[in-house]
Amino acid sequence: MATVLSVADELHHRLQQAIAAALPEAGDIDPQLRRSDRADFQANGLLGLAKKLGHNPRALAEQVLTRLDYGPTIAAAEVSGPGFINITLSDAAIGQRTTERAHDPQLGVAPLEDAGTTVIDYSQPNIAKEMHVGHLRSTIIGDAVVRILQAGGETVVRHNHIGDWGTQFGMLIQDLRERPEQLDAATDDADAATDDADAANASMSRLNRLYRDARARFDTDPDFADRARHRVVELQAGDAETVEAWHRIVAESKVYFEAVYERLDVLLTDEDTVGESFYNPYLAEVSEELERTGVAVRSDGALCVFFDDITGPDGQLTPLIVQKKDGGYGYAATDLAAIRYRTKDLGAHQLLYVVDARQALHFQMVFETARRAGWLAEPVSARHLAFGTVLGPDGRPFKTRSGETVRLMELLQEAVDRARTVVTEKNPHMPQDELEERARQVGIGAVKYADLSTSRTRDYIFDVDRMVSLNGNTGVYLQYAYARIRSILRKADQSPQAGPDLPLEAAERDLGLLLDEFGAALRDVVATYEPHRLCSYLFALASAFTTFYEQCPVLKAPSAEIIGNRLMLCELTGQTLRTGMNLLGIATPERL
Ligand SMILES: NC(=[NH2+])NCCC[C@H](N)C(=O)O
Repeated sequence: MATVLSVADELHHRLQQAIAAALPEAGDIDPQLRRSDRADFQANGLLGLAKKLGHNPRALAEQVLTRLDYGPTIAAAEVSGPGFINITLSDAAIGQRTTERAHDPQLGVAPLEDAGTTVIDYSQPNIAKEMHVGHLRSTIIGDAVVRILQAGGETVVRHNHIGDWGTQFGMLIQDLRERPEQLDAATDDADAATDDADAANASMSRLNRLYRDARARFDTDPDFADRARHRVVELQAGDAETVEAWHRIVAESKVYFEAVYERLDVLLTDEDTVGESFYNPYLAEVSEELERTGVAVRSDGALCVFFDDITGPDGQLTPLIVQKKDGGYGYAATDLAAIRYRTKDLGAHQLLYVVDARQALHFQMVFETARRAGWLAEPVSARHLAFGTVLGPDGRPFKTRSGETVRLMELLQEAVDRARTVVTEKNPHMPQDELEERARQVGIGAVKYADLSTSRTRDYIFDVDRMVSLNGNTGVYLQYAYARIRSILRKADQSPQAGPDLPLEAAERDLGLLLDEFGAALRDVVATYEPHRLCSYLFALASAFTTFYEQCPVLKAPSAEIIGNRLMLCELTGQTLRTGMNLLGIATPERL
């Protein structure tokens, strides 16, 4: 089925044609159409055009109006202010759109025009360490971007670039080799674990113990420190037993990561894990190529890339270090190898990195280096989707009182517990297992929505009470709106039936016009990778539905025809909310 043209797109087209007819010499002009409270839409684009051509703007607008083909869509158009055009739509045009969308499984959303392959790098926790709230943000934002791109027809390759390589593994492996029972001893905790939270916590305590003990030995026992340093060399050389111990540590961490992903209900699976270690075999080759082509040069023994326009936080020019003086490769070398792999071997046309804004400089240098090396060339693009910091109630980076990173599982559990209270208050008699399921959906949805509804680059305060509030711009508010719509539809004794020729009330027109904007809202997210734009749209839609529901009785409307038409509005609003929330990774329970 052909995609439903939104009414805004149709108006845009009609206005462009009228401008072209009135002023053939003007070329392609953007009429700059906006929603307006004086009419349905206002076109502002003629002001600039008149100025450019030295015309009187109002006269120009009048001239364009005489050429405007109203079709069945436009009910009235007039010049206003200094030279705007105000446009009111016919009820029939709005009704028609609702009908067409309701019959289109895509809800009128067009697939991406230039779909290709995107590799998206997100989540990226570090082995043998607790995930922190930054990894939570990356996971949630990345998950939403993946879902939205996939829905548009993009081929998306998910890469969980875990930190599974580096010198700290020397001490961890050495300690584990000397005391292998470290991870065994507590395997019983995992077997006894009844749910993913327990499994994650047990696994994390084992790793914490391993890490703490290894660190303590490293700091106090020089012989052990020597053995640990040697162990790093063995690991890099691929010594079988060393690699096996490394695998054990990685596997143990994955128990924890996967429990978090399971709890968060995100798309990431073990197959998406392509960690830093994956690129280890290519690092030497990548550096050699950079040095051979002159992109990188030796400076003080280290292999560096210099830039004349990239400065660090201190305002000084700063180089990218590909290989350290001691011959070791670091984080940057790995990212360069990853770019080469993703563009050359995987054929990506777009690379996305959902990473903390504090790494902006790193990505700027890495991308520029890859461009110079020819691994990143038009039309392939790379984008750092930077995000802000999660703050505690005191407005400082989120830490526990004792200054440690906050345990993610505990944070999520807290959200689920608060959600349980909220759901119980509304539904004191909900059966226990249903209550548990709802608490999970509401609590996790609340955390995700709070994150996604904040502009990506801004910092925000992690405030569980606000997140699960029924009022305001929250996930729970949307979930309730959806459940309310489903309940109306269940109670109806006739089916939704569009009445495209019915006169509409103000609240019906508003709702209809907002439903019409769904495709534009999604286009906007794909253009900016800012999921909060979809959140704002869904919140506006749920609010417009609330107004509609207050002002226009559905089941008690005056005629069967109006009931049918209002049910159709309910149906389409429900479908749009569900589709939109699912794109954000937020559950839509039928009852709450
Ligand atoms: N390709 C990348 N560098 N991805 C980001 C990795 C983030 C890193 N593991 C950290 O926790 O800070």
